[in-house]
Amino acid sequence: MKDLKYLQLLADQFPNIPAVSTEIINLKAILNLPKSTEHFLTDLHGEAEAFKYMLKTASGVIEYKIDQIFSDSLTDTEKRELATLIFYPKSKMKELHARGGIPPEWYKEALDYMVRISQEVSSIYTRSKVRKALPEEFAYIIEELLHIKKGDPNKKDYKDQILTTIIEIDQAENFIISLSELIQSFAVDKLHIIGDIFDRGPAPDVIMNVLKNHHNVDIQWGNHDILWMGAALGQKSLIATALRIALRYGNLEFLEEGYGINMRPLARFAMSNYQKVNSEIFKPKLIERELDQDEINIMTQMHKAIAVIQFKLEGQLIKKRPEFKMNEALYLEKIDYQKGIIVLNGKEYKLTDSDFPTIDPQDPYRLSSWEEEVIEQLRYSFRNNDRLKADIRFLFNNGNMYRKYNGNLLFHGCLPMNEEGSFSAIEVEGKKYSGKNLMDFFDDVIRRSYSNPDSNHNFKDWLWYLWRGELSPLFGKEKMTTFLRYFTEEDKSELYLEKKNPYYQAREKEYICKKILAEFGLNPETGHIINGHTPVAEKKGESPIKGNGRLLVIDGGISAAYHEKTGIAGYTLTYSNTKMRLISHEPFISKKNALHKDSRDTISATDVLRFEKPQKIADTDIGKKLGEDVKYLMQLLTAYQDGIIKEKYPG
Ligand SMILES: O=P(O)(O)OC[C@H]1O[C@](O)(COP(=O)(O)O)[C@@H](O)[C@@H]1O
Ligand SMILES: [Mn+2]
Repeated sequence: MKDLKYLQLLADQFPNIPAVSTEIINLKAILNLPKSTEHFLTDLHGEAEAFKYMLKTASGVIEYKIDQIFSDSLTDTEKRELATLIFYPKSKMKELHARGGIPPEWYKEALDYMVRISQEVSSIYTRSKVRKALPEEFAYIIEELLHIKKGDPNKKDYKDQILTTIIEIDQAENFIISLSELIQSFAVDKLHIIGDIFDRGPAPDVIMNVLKNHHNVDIQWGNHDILWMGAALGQKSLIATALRIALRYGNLEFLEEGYGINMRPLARFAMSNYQKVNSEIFKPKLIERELDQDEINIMTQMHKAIAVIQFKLEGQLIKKRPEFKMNEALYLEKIDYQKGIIVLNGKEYKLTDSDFPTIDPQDPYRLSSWEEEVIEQLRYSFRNNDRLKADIRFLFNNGNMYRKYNGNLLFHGCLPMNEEGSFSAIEVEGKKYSGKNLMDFFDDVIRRSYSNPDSNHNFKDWLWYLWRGELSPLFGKEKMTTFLRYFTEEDKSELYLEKKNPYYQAREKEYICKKILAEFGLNPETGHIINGHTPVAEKKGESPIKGNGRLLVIDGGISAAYHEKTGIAGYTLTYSNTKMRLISHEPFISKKNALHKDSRDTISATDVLRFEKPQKIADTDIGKKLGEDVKYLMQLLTAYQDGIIKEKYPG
């Protein structure tokens, strides 16, 4: 028997017939449990509060459960109250105290409702999985409560007494908090983040903390994540870019307080070199916070200083890596510094700001010695910083360029294509990569950049390419026109155009989506592609559902900076045992607002897919693996029965 060796290894774990039988029975039972719910979010862009809210509410899954369980017994307002108690238990109870205190009956009712919801959301998991998820301090009692059947007359007094005692010994609030957390984590089993955690918004560090503590998350890297991963590894152009974006949106707090990055060297340099700045161009876009004028002035100067450093470093890199084919972005050598113009394709354009005190026109990409010092200090800050290191390690360990999960294909941006619908190829050291191979090539380079950051191969440079290169699946545009958007005038906006990869047209067609699914070895008739990256302008009538339902774009722009463009505040997707549902969200205003709303979130939901027969674990990727395990365990059982392998009993 070819597999005998494997069976003998397996026998160490299941040494006799009772042991192997128990495992077979257990696994076969698990295969028949309902598939648990997956939750897909994307393009979080530092918007920690909105993100946390989507996570807490499981994009409507919890309110939906409340509706199901209490359909007729609670009013809509009571249902919303219960929902907010689950989302924000501490704040809600604090408020009730402030409004005159909480009577014991309130606790009893709240506990009773929450136990019922907990029973419902945990019912699809095995006892052992539920047990492992329970908070240690109350595990035994909660487990008892979860297993009392509704209306069981024999247990009524027993349950009553447990709840009463919890209240009497002053533990009701702790129980409510524990049950809320339990409901939130059971409502969704698997979280997928389709990229772009960083940039534009104020608190990516807070989002990272939440993700690091989540029970089951995977990440498909976005261009803004790669930017930060490269910066944390010390890639200088990416460091400059990360800081430029933070300054553009006026977010220094998370850098300094969250990540402990010392911005003083840049501030000192900027104040002494950039007295004359076109502040219309470089003043921070203040999205969330009020800043005082002095702060704004310093940020404006720092913003320009780091932008110039970025363009110099990028120029050096483009020259060093001709294979990136990025010459078009060599702007600094096209400037006439005397006249204050730039010459592009034979045409002259006036610069919006022509003060370049640190540029030597003869050698425009060379950093001045002070700039050199600043970027080295920043690099030191980025590389020697435990908090950032831990976050980036998490991104490398839990992220991918793409992921295949339960028949679907998840990636942030695009699969680069040519106009005629074939996959584009990138040539590296004589080898060509396209389609799935192109994704795998980049995935490999990214991992090498992390495991070997100081290698002579400079894998890190590829992270910069992934941020803004033409064939980057994370970027998906012909070029990035940042320099031109800063330095040329608005009426020349044809210069600002960032032409999207042909993929974005092609994905409207079903046969292209099917071709991509097949390229990745997925079933084109049943699989879906799930993308983020490009905000869907619902306002203009754009639909997030493409390719006759084969592809979903769920970037509706949680990012406050993009609300105006999209007209909504983001899409999320949930995929349960009965349906795949696309939810469009109203703008998240604040936690305070969410706490006081007495109506439910007005989200519109579209069912993208409904299963005639509810899906079971057997239908999922994990189920398929378990099915394989069962096959081997059955062989082991036969081997014991036939005496091919000897059973062992302890003692
Ligand atoms: O609106 P901003 O912050 O200036 O950023 C614009 C830049 O962001 C990009 O859209 C990339 O970011 P996204 O991945 O969020 O789209 C670039 O193509 C563009 O140059
Ligand atoms: Mn993106």
